[in-house]
Amino acid sequence: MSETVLDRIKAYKLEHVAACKQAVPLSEIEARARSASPVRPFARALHEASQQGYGLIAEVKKASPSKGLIRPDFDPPAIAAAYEEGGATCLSVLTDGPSFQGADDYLVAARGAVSLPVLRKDFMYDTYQVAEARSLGADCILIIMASVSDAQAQELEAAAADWGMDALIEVHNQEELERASLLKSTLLGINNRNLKTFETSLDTTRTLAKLAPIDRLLVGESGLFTREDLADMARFGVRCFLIGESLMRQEDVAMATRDLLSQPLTAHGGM
Ligand SMILES: O=C(O)c1ccccc1NCC(=O)[C@H](O)[C@H](O)COP(=O)(O)O
Repeated sequence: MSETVLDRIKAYKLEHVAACKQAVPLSEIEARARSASPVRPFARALHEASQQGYGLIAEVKKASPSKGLIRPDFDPPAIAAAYEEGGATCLSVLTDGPSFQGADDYLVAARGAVSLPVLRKDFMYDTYQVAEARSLGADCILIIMASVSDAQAQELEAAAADWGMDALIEVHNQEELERASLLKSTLLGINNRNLKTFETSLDTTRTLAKLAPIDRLLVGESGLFTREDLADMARFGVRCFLIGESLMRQEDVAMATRDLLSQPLTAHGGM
């Protein structure tokens, strides 16, 4: 089988983590994590927001493998502040450099500019990265089921819990959903983008939302552009969203965020 983007990312990420461990030992990263700013409740914030309206994880994303450069004038703290002003519930900050032009410093700067909980959006394989995420101030990590074994997922999830962080478990198909159901985390992301082919379809959420355990808080991820998209997802029980590109392409990010979160009126004029 030919190598996918996800395979390529995994290969360089494992090398990167090995180099980081050589440069900064785990004991030092753990010391930094212990003195990091207190954890902000990520899952709880989404749960509460989704009771009133929608929960939004707004992504600070400069570029991506599928779209190339998305936002040339990239200022993470200003974007973070605009997201908060527009009503976002949480932030997601990409820290991967080679594929997303992200950086650890972006997370630190974005989180420092707001009071929102923050997801470290990266490709996690090693508990070292979880401690590192906390040392940067992250409140939640991402676990991509397409890229880890069950044992790795459990280990990463347990490490996040040990640091008081939440974990967003991401799935793209039924097999990954069944594996994710064995984990404890309540946050279940359904990624509409196939990370191996980049094909994006909201049918992924429409199909998988019905199969998810009822105790999970579902997060629709990727390929969401309009209020109608969100209303469509809400009909399938999904009221939390992870959105990057559509907001990052807007000149007025705060206004675009506010607009996206306002629910369309029904034919009867109600919500
Ligand atoms: O976005 C990509 O091209 C991508 C490629 C390979 C692995 C992951 C990728 N994206 C991560 C994400 O899932 C998205 O950044 C996130 O869900 C937001 O998606 P969007 O609103 O479509 O920017």
